This record gives sequence, C-alpha cells and structure tokens, in this order.
Amino acid sequence: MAVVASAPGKVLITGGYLVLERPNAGIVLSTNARFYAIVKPLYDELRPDSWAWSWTDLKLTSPQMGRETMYKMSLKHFALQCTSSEARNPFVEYAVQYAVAAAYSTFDNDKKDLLQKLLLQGFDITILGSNDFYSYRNEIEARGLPLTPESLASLPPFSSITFNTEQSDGQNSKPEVAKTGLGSSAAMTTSVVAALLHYLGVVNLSSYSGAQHQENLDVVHIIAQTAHCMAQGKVGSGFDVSSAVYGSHRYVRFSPQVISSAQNAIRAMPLEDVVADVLKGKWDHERTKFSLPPLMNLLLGEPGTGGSSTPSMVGAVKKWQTSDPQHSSDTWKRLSGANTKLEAQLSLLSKLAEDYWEIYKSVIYSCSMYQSEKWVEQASEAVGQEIVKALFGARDAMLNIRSEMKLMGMAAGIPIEPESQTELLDATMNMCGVLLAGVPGAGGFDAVFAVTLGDSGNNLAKAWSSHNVLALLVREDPRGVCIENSDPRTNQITSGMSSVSIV
Ligand SMILES: Nc1ncnc2c1ncn2[C@@H]1O[C@H](COP(=O)(O)OP(=O)(O)O)[C@@H](O)[C@H]1O
Ligand SMILES: C[C@@](O)(CCOP(=O)(O)OP(=O)(O)O)CC(=O)O
Repeated sequence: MAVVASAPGKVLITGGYLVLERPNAGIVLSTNARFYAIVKPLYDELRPDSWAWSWTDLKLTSPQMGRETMYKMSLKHFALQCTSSEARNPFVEYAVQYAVAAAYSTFDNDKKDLLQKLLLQGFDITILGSNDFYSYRNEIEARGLPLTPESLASLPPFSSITFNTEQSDGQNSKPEVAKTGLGSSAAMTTSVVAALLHYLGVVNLSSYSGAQHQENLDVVHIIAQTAHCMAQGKVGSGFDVSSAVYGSHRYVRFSPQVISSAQNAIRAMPLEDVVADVLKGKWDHERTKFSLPPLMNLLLGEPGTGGSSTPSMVGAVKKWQTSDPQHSSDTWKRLSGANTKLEAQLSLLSKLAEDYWEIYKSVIYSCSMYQSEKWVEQASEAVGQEIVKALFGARDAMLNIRSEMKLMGMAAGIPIEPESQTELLDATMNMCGVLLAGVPGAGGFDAVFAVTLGDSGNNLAKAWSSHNVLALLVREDPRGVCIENSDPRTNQITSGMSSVSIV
C-alpha cells in the first residue's frame, strides 16, 4: 500500500539572518504550496532468493525533473549506491538512510523482522512539488500569456521545472532550479521522511491530535532536520524544516551541537547508533503558535525569475560580522527590536480581533479600501482607533526592518533589499489595503511578500501585474506535515484554484 505524505513551503516574514543565532526569533508562515512524497514497495512479493540479499533496491522518480534514479541500499549500514547515470538527490538519499536507521534504532527484534521484509521489497519513491515552488515566468511569457495568477492557474499541476542555465558568478549566484524561495528542499526532505517513517511504522501520523501526535511530529522533525543539514553540508537555522513539520509559528533555532554525532558519524559509528543519539539529543528549538491576524492575507509577487542563492548571502553577512563587529552588532540589535515590535503589533491585532470582532471586522474592511494615509479616518471610537494604531505600528516596524536589512546588505556587499525591490516594495506599501511588504528570508531576488487587508489582495495582484510582477497563487496555510489519502495527481490538487489546462 502506498503512503503519501505532504509538507508545506514557507515564507520567513521576520528574522532573516538573525534567526541563525539563538535566542533571536523568526516568524515563519507556512503556505498552501506543498511537497508530496509517495512511498510504496518496489516489488509486490518478496523474491524467493531475497533472504540472502545484503542489498535492497530504491527507485526515486522526480517526474518534474524528468529523472528516474536507481540505487542499491546496503542492509547492513544503509549506504546508498547510485546505479543509474541520472543526477543524485542528496536530500532524499539522507532522508531514506536516516529514516531506515531510525526504524532500526527504535524497533525491538520482532518489529525488526517485519522491517527486514519491508526493506527487501525495495522502495519506490516519487516526489512532486506544487508549481508554486518554482518560477514559471519564462513559460508564461513564452506562451504569450499575461503575467497574472490566472495564467499560472492554467498550467497543469506539477509542471516540469526549469533549470537555471546561467553560470554561478559568486555572491549573486543562481540556484540549480528556477525557484520562488518557498523552501523546496526542506519541504521535500520532510515529506520523504514523514512518508517513510509512517510506512515503516516508526510513527503513526494518521491521527491529528493529542500528545502522541506531537511526539510523532517531533521524531519527524529530528530526522528531517538532521537529514537536511547533512544533505546541505551546513547547519542553517532550520526554520524551513520546522515550518514544513509544524506549520506557521514563531521559531527559535536548535543548538547546532545537537546534531554533532551525525556530523562526526563517518568515524565508524553504526548509523542506527548515530540516529539513536540524535533522537535522544536535547532539541531546544522553540515553536510558539503564530499566524496572521484574521482578515489578513499573505501574497507573494515574483518580480524576476530564478531567485537568489541563500548560502552565499549568509556567508557574506557572517564575514561582515567578523570584520565589523561593532556596527554589525548595532544593526542586529536594531533589527531585533523592529522584529519584536512587528510581532507584538500582529499579536495585538489578533487579540483585538478576538475581543472586539465586529469593530475589528468593520475597521479592517474599511481600511482595505484605502491607502494607509486614509486609515485614521476609518475609526471613530476608542477600540477602532486602537486597531488603526496597531496597523500603523506594524507598518512602521516593517519599514524599520526593511531599512536595517537594506543597510545590512550594503555593509555586507550583497543585495538583501536591492534597489529594484525597494521601489517595488515602496509602491506596494502605498497601494490600497496593503498593510506591509518586504523581502522574505535572506532577501535578494526571490519573490517579495505583502500582507493585505480584507479583499484587497485581488487589486494588489492586478496592480503588480501592470508593474510586470507576477502575483503567485500561494497563500498562508498554517498546516504542517500530514498524511494524504491519495496521490495528488489523481486529486488534481492545485494552489487553491481550479486548473484549466491550456496545453
Ligand atoms: N521536484 C523536485 N524533484 C527533485 N528535486 C527537487 C525538486 N524540487 C527541488 N529539488 C531539489 O531541491 C533543490 C532546491 O533546494 P534549495 O536550493 O534549498 O532551494 P529552496 O530554497 O527552494 O529550498 C534543487 O536544487 C533540487 O536538487
Ligand atoms: C538567511 C536565513 O536566516 C534565512 C534564509 O531564508 P530563505 O527563506 O531565503 O531561505 P532559502 O529557502 O534557503 O532561500 C538563513 C537561515 O535562517 O537558515
């Protein structure tokens, strides 16, 4: 029986760079862009001679990249050998090795016998990412379609991915595939780990509540986070894996030493012991409930194509921190203050919505029809004025975040908020019903985000389109990893809009 798991992509709205260091927090919103992993046995029956095998087979299919890769996996130390000429996928390789090792390290002997049988049937894994993870601007332009969300919705689900062809040119290098910046590798790793852990019986992800479910999610998180770090060859803050597992939240990173046994593993320690160690480690990441206040929407707009490579930008910021400790620390303090302020204003707005729903609703809908300079006129009594004050508090905090991030980029010699994005964000923040806008995560040339009030998102999408910016179909969706009932290709899952095929 096939197991299908899915995990969401993310947008980091506050905390870029700072979230790399504890105890700075980042606000990460998960989205309705999801990555799917479908896991089933490669062979329906156990082959008669399989008892003597010391290797099993793994087939990994990525239809969107036109890749089908075959591996042999050692049943002794879970090493993977690629037996086809296709490109390898380190994220999935580590996900498979760590998930299988997690089963070995947690099962008693009876369960290990069953596990052995499952392994001998081989693994057939298919991975699929929602279109929203990838840039389709070039395709839309090539087809002569307008740069609108409707054109995006007309693409078939799980369309082929475009590779960036430009040569890497150091700091401003482009990633391998043309991406929007929603964290495809973290969502991919998490979906594969969740599907495998569920398939092997390490966790049961079918029930969606209670303490047991939280514990199961924590196991998925630990294995996915460790596999993702190993595949990337670096330890980032982990907000992307965390949101792929838990959904939207306020994140404080884990202490990096918690995965040190995995990093030092090559030294002859069996992988199941390494994974047992990592599972027992003191995972101290924090995740606090957080989502956008009611009647506010997240929108993403793609001004260019291809995105920016995060690791080189992080490297440049770290170099600047070492070379100019005084100024960099001052900038980080100011940024941290502005991040905290934005978070506080959004929380206050959620609270005001809870306590005074009717007034909140009426003020937000009124403001959604005007530019911010007219918002003060939309509130007549005390609570309404408090709501408008909080809206301005959030805007001001965002403006401070943007200017500090821009300065940080200039000091570090990288385009965190490049001039072209500044112009776009300023224009966006001046449109009717737009609360705030910014560059998510590491910034650069990935898609920008905006938070809009009421129904003003449609007008913003139209305005963006006239500025040559493609409004994506992505919206906030606070759900984390989950088990799906079926293959998403049979459901025709799209980004919340029905698909009209034009091919
Ligand atoms: N559909 C897919 N099939 C196979 N591999 C994929 C797919 N989508 C993404 N990847 C892998 O994930 C990598 C992108 O990861 P990364 O550069 O971290 O970008 P992101 O910011 O989206 O996580 C790609 O280079 C590719 O190796
Ligand atoms: C700089 C960072 O703090 C945020 C990067 O955020 P992005 O959302 O830009 O991430 P990618 O999907 O990897 O491009 C690095 C980190 O937190 O690991």
